[in-house]
Amino acid sequence: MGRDHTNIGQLNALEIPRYAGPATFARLPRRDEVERFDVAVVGVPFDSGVTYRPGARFGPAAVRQGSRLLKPYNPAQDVMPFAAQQVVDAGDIACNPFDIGAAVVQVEAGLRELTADGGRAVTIGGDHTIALPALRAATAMHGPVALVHFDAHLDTWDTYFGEPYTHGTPFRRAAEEGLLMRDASAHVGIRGSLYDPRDLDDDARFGFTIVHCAEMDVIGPHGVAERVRARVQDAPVYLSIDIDVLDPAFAPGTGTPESGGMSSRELLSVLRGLSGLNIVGADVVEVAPAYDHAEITSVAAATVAYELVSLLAGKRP
Ligand SMILES: N=C(N)NCCCC(=O)O
Ligand SMILES: [Zn+2]
Ligand SMILES: [Zn+2]
Repeated sequence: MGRDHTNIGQLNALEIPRYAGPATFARLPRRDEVERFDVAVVGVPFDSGVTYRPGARFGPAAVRQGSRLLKPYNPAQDVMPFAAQQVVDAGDIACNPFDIGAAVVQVEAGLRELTADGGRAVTIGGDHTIALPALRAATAMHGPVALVHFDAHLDTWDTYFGEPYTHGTPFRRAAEEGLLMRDASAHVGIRGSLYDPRDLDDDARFGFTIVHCAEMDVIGPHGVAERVRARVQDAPVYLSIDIDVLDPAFAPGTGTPESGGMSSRELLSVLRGLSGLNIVGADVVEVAPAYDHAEITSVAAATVAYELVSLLAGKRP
């Protein structure tokens, strides 16, 4: 993991204050500034698949802004995520806002190119539509994966207004396409109203298990992490985190808010409980900064991305 090299980390915040300097994720180098990388944080500014409030196309820029305070050492995971591995900001994957099918193809191609040499991507959305091309790219490299999906919503609808590619449908497409290992995937944080009880039956048929948000009250974050670990075991894992898994109090800046969600502390605690899993890719999606206040949502999303990069680094070398 790049340990033969001296990895280039963040700008020194004692020389260039954190509100100054480039707008890369965590003030890390751009992809073109280093020879090679282990982990790329990459934006996908796309929100043409949303069913309610638009605006997640501005998510990548907001999450980069919300990442300026992140420091080199993550005590919660006892890891120096930017020293243990070369992490870069790979910019944004440009995609067509007027043709969802074309955008899905562009995102998959962009992520395949980015990860072709074995680097892993942490993708910043964008709406949840983009998890489908991200899963296609990850499985092209690693084969079918165990999906661990944090969200208020199942996102396993069939179509919406006749459209198969939306932010409510990526995981039904992924299951249909054989991208997911059978009986290894889980939704975490599910809550809120549904159109029909059959939505849950369909979802179970696709091989998901559900850790409902209300279970957090009973088993707590450590219990939730245990359930996820027992489900995925040593499978290659793709982590998809819809920021609306958080309660609107902790993530107001999102397109389809649902009351009664996790606190940011609970989500971070669950994620930290997933160390040691074989994570092959991840995303953080659905940050829509127009509805945010004081960067509440973008700071939470940036911290989630930091924990993901830390999970990819493993223990301190
Ligand atoms: N936020 C995501 N990914 N999906 C929301 C779909 C549910 C709805 O429109 O009510
Ligand atoms: Zn959602
Ligand atoms: Zn979602």
